[in-house]
Amino acid sequence: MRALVDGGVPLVAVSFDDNDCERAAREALASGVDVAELRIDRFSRTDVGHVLEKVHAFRGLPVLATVRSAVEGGGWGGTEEERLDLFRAVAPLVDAVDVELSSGGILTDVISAARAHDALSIVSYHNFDHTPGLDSLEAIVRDAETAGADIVKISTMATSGTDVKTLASLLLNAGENTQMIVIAMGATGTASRIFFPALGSRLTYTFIGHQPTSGQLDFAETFALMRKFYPEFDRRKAPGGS
Ligand SMILES: O=C1C[C@@](O)(C(=O)O)C[C@@H](O)[C@@H]1O
Repeated sequence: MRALVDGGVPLVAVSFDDNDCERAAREALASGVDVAELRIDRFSRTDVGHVLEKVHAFRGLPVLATVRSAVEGGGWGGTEEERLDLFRAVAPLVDAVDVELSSGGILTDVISAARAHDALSIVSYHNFDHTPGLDSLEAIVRDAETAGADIVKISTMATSGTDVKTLASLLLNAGENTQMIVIAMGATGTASRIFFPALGSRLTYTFIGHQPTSGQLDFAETFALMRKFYPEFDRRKAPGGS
């Protein structure tokens, strides 16, 4: 996944829970999904054995492990120690982890666990209420980089064109060596899911089945639009492309 991220061609992720993983993984592989985001916080069980079995089902696809904290809109109901244990257990098997900058107590340990297994650390910030000002967002990006992020992810609710422009500015102002994923959530932000990759956002999140987050487009529609707007993506996804 590191090579894919460094390659500069936008990537399309699909988020999965633990429902019928074998079938879901087969479908994802066949349809050209770049990254499987496993939302472990939405799994029906989160004991290590169950989680590892589901991670295994996705082998052959780059896997991003997310155990989203409740504070940032996720479904995680356990302790921080248990969350860290899960990250440590999956780190040898996955290509990337997503951990919130606000996970103060475990942030450094999650990043170290990922690094020990050459998995990327996405350090994330979510705000389901509003889009903070550019200065605040830039401070968050700096803090995430200082914490050791390989990729900084900013996902905030956009309720106006100004919010979308703020997030676009965040991408435009980013330093050359900063890898970012930026998402404007909500219906007003839907365009960001297709066009922010043109400004340098590395990954766009989609779904197959029911829409988990407002403003997200489903995989098939996203895939078709990405092929239309990004010639490099189209080349990679054409029969025989790599
Ligand atoms: O944080 C993000 C972004 C997201 O919330 C979105 O709006 O696309 C979807 C989540 O699965 C992912 O972890």
